[in-house]
Amino acid sequence: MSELNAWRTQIDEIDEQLLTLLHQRFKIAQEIARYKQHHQLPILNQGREMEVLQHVNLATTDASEQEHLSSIYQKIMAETRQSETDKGE
Ligand SMILES: C=C(O[C@@H]1C=C(C(=O)O)C=C[C@H]1O)C(=O)O
Repeated sequence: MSELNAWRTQIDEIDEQLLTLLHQRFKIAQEIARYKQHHQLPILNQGREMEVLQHVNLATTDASEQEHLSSIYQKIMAETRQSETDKGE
């Protein structure tokens, strides 16, 4: 049980870092949203999203992990786009 608690403590610490980084990511996306609005550019940039996903794939050679990470990133980017739309309204 103490082993389990130790792993969960590690996960909590990692989540703390992930949340800080995701918060920063959203903040930067808001800057990008303002830029796009000013320059009348669309929120969605499929080419850029492909680039991000290709980079994500380089994080591991494990195919199943690549699939999970890719799903997570697709969701992050969908939420980022939504937040860009919300801020522009
Ligand atoms: C943040 C941007 O806006 C959208 C969101 C992206 C992301 O979350 O990485 C990437 C491309 C765009 O579809 C961007 O254009 O860079």
